[in-house]
Amino acid sequence: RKERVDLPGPGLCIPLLGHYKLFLQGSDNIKGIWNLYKQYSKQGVMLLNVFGMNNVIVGDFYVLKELFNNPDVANRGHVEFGKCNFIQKFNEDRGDPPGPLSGVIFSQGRAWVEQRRFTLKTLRDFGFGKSSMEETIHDEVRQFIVYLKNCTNTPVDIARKFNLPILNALWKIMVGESFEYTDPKLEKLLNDLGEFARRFGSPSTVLVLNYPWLFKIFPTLLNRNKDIEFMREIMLMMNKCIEQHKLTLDVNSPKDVIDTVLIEIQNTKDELSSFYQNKGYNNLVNTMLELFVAGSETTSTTLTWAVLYMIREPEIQSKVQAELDRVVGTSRLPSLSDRSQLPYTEAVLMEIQRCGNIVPNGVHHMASRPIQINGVTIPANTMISPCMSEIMKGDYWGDGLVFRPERFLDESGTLKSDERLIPFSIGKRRCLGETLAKTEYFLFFTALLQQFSFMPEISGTVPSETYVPGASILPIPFKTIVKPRY
Ligand code: HEM
Repeated sequence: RKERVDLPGPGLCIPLLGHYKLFLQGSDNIKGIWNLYKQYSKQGVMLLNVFGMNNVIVGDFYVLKELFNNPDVANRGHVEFGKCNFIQKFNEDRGDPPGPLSGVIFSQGRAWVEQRRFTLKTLRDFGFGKSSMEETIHDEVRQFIVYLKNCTNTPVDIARKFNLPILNALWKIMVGESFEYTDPKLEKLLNDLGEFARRFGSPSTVLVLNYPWLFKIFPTLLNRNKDIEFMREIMLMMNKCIEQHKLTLDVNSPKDVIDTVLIEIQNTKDELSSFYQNKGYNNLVNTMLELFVAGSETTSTTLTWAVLYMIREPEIQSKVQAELDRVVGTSRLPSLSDRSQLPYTEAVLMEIQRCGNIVPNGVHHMASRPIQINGVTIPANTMISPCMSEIMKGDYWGDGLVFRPERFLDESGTLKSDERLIPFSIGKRRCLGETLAKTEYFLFFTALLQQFSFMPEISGTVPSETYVPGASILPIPFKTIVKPRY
């Protein structure tokens, strides 16, 4: 029996469906949840029932900070394995054997701590946050500039162009190789990846995952069969990669992240460890799938919003270009060491992440025991999700819906940060790829504005901020004219 949760919220809901009718306003669950939050929240929280699951929506920055830094709010599913259909179903869909959840994003407890720590350390050893990472990304930036220079005669659908160079940088570190730009199979894979990322986390996916029996009766409902097919396709690709690495593994000289994990699996004798034998392989393949999905779609979506805002705000685009011309010039690509001299550009990058707000409902956490916060009690095993729209665009900002980079600059033009800008979330489970994402975002954005101007497809009409709702939000398709600057 579900525990009664006494928190402010819209009150009575429909059995099984919860408050879906309220938050699915015009099929946009993001605006829907934000509007409900504005109407019903108290003390920074609101209780929403999402297709039978209680979800505490947090829109107050300090409440979220306290909750997400609490080690008892680091779970993704029920404390007792097998009691949370929602998360359990992911494992099943990926074709994993029943058991605790694998990988980083959905694991919890000891497995999560081990996998997250090891993944972060290994990615760092192979270049994350080091100058070699900048070189790897610069190689991709150069290739991408050449590619875009061939697209200057016709309007370009830029959203679909960023995934590949972004993915390639990560792939070099993980797998030791990169993809060919012209591989047609890859283009399909990347398109599927985008679709998958958007469908994942949408109310329809939650519905299917929370009521698996529905999916058994209607296997093609809401395209769930396509998601499963896609996940298994990627798992197969990852498994092939791992098998090849096993054949060439030199334990004294690991070449990439996969080699390093294979060595850890070989050396692990503790049966309870998440690196032990088959558990280790299962975690490896799931972590790779997750990095593949989380690592390409998010950063390329952010860059798509960046181009959209530059088309909408030509004066701001020109000011960034002027700063780049003055500090970097045209004889070399912008580099990380230029950052401190590019305050206006940095403020624009921050404002794009604030307004783009690409993961608007974050990724849910779950309380592993009852949590007292701000005079209210959140029962154990309740989902907790941020309302990023309220935190990054709500009342605190005054004109939060306006694109105004100056909010991140003081009177003297010096950059000033704001703790409420949290596109990578906050606390114990904050984004594992933040360093890579920020580096890619800066190097791609600055190089693109150094080399090109982005203009509307039809003079006088700018692309709209309307998005396709999902776990991460991409603007509705738009095209841009890419004009080389010199
Ligand atoms: C602009 C780009 C990105 C944004 C906006 C972003 C945002 C996020 C957010 C909001 C979370 C949820 C944190 C939480 O549970 O509270 C997250 C988690 C995660 N991200 Fe990212 N991310 C980005 C890029 C990346 C990249 C490049 C990678 C991998 C290389 C990555 C890997 C992950 C992983 C593995 C997690 C799960 C962490 C955990 O559960 O411990 N992300 N990200």
